[in-house]
Amino acid sequence: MTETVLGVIGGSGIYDLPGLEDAAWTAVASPWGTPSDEVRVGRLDGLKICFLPRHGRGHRIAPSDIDFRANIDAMKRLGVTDLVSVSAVGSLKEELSPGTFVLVDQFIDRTFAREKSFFGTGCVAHVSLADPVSPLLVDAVEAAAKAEGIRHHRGGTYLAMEGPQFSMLAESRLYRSWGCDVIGMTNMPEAKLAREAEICYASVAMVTDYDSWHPDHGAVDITAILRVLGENRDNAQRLVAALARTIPREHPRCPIGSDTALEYAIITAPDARDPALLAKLDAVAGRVLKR
Ligand SMILES: CSC[C@H]1O[C@H](OP(=O)(O)O)[C@H](O)[C@@H]1O
Ligand SMILES: Nc1ncnc2[nH]cnc12
Repeated sequence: MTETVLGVIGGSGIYDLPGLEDAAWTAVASPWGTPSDEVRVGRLDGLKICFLPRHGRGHRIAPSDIDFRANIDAMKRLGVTDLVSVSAVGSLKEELSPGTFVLVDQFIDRTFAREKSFFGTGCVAHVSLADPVSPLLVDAVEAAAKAEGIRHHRGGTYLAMEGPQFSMLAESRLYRSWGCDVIGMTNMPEAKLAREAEICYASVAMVTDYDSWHPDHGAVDITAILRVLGENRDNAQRLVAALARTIPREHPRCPIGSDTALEYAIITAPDARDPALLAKLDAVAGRVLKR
């Protein structure tokens, strides 16, 4: 049996998780770089929780400068089996109004200035990503949202842009024409790396604005975003607390194989693998490399 360990990555406006018992900010060293901050490790109803503020406390780190590999590696080293990302997003659909929590199930990755894989020359791996979120974890998040009476929508495509500037009108219209639902700057490559690390991933996208396409709302306004962020924080924290109370204590086998993604993914022959890269992969790929 694998004990469930819940990881939470908090985005803009979410820099702590109140209510954790026996909690301590914990430094986690990673061979991949520097995680965004120390990880707040504690318990809620007996469940181990690891909370990491994606931009660091004080919102120091811009989206393109986040060391996503170090963040996911740190979560893996702490034993995280299930990772919930909480993020601020713009809405690309009229009906997804500010305050709505979208339980994202697809992504379009338009980022271009980030390291996107733990693997590469010396240890090549190709994981499946057709379904980037883990359905049982999304079920648990949805149940928590329902229990807390939080307005939410299950399913939606998150367009990940590089930023840090918000999108131009023509881009916003383009993404709408592609059928995207929300737009943000951080869920990629986070979700891809979680899959490579065999961590189940779900994304809660909190709508703060209508991006730039909406004729009645004009350009994105950071002041309005920050106000909505403040209003969303309480809901986000209640959602995580409810999730922590109800998520199964034994990590269930993921029906789409998120937690066994590396089973057949590494294709570099054992004698052609780079020992230095293998050493860095000790946490992320330890399950398959050690046997
Ligand atoms: C504060 S608005 C723009 C900023 O907010 C989102 O961050 P996160 O996804 O970490 O909540 C968005 O992606 C931008 O980084
Ligand atoms: N409109 C928007 N575009 C990108 N990231 C966002 N985060 C919050 N609102 C956003």
